[in-house]
Amino acid sequence: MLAAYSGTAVRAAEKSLLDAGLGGHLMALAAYGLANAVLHRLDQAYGSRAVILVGSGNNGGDALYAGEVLARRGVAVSAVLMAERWHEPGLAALQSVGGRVFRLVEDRVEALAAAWSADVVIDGILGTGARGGLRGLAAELVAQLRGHPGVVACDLPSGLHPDTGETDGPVLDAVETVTFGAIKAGLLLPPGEAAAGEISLIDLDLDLPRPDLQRLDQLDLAEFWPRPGATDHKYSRGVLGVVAGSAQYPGAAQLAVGGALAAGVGMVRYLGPAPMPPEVVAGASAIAANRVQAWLVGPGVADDPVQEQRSYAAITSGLPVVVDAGALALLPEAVGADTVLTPHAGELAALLSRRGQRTERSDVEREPLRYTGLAVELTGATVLLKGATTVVVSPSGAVYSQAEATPWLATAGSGDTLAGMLAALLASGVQSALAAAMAASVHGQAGVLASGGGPIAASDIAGAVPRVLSELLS
Ligand SMILES: NC(=O)C1=CN([C@@H]2O[C@H](COP(=O)(O)OP(=O)(O)OC[C@H]3O[C@@H](n4cnc5c(N)ncnc54)[C@H](O)[C@@H]3O)[C@@H](O)[C@H]2O)[C@@H](O)CC1
Ligand SMILES: Nc1ncnc2c1ncn2[C@@H]1O[C@H](COP(=O)(O)OP(=O)(O)O)[C@@H](O)[C@H]1O
Ligand SMILES: [K+]
Repeated sequence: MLAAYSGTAVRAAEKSLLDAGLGGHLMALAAYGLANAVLHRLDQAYGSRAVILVGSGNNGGDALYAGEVLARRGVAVSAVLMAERWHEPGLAALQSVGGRVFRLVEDRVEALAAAWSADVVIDGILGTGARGGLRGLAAELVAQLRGHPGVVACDLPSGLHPDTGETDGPVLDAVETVTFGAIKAGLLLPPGEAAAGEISLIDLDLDLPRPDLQRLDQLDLAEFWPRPGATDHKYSRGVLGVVAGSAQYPGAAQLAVGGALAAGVGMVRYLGPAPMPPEVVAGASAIAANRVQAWLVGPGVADDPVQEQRSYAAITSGLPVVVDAGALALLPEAVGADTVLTPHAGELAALLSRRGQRTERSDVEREPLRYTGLAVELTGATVLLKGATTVVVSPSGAVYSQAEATPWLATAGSGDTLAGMLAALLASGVQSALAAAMAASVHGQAGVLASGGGPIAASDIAGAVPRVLSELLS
């Protein structure tokens, strides 16, 4: 499990060490870690060139001391002082080993040329002490360096919000971010995550609280994915009820049920008009008459009054329920954490707007964590926001982000399959936020496996799920 923290949490954890006079020690650890990461990227130190973009705070200090280490190893190092102030001992250390210095206000053209001809650019402008994004000349230089292939970010890409991943102004895309003490949550959240590149953590032995965000890995999935024991039978594994599809959209139901079956569930009971595979028990009885452990409602139900009525009855049944697609518009005023909403950015914006918070899709894309949290607050549900990185927020405050997906998953019906997989986990008794993160991860991995780098149809995703799971669980 990757655990990530807000900038505030990391700074609070550092405080006792700083108070004990260990600030210099921490900075030295950070600088060595950063310098080592840069050295790993260079074919050889001697003859290579590094340019450091230096901001006014300790982030610039870390980067300057890393520059000193690199210069001692034979790298030709230049510092670009981006602000009116800088970390003076750090700069003195770099200069003592022959580092060159540019000042952005005076030497813009030279600084830009030096950065473009450098093998590595270290982004040490802003770290956890940033207020807002890059402005003025610093913003201009960074915009002109866009596309540089060798950017290594010091602690986090400058201008990326450490807690939320929001960006306000230009951010330099890094191949690697060397982060100190703990992974900052913003490095694992959209839209900023895309700028972070590979993440390396330098341990500062901080005493950290509960993480602000988690990302499941293969070991977590292997631990938490339900698998039947010798004494299990179909009812003990969990029965899922599905209200999906309509005469107009039968395919949505088939994809959702396909996702549920592929994820592993004891039985699926289906209510609706779509043709079903032989293993599914189809019926038309009242919601309450169906003995199930969880419901999935919504894929393909829009504009079918019977399916909408059933969806509403399932949502208000008191059982765990996944509310997807067309059923999102049927949500009652307040629900509980066992209700999992699975909107994409457009559907989330519409849901918030219905609740009196006028929101556009672009707002959600700019600040996905914030708006997902707002939806949790306004509904009481657990919310999974779909996208290249999937974000899950639960009313308990737990936040997950999963980024296994491939853009080839952006295909019609892909979300129906995800909803089915997630609902299968709920029917098996997995806690809702964990189930949402697990489903997003395995859905993403199945998409990658099915795609193999090329296009996929949504039905290919469910086909690949058992292979992903057998690899995980064996
Ligand atoms: N506190 C410590 O001892 C440690 C700190 N570490 C480093 O210190 C960093 C935090 O250092 P600081 O607290 O000095 O903060 P930063 O270096 O992140 O930046 C704060 C400085 O930038 C200026 N600033 C803020 N927002 C700006 C904006 N939008 N545009 C231009 N200038 C802006 C501020 O006036 C201040 O001078 C971490 O990211 C990390 O790199 C690490 O060395 C580990 C230990
Ligand atoms: N650019 C992308 N990169 C990776 N995954 C994506 C991307 N766009 C969408 N996805 C994933 O594909 C699925 C699409 O779901 P959704 O938008 O609901 O499609 P549909 O409604 O057609 O089923 C989600 O799981 C989402 O996370
Ligand atoms: K930085």
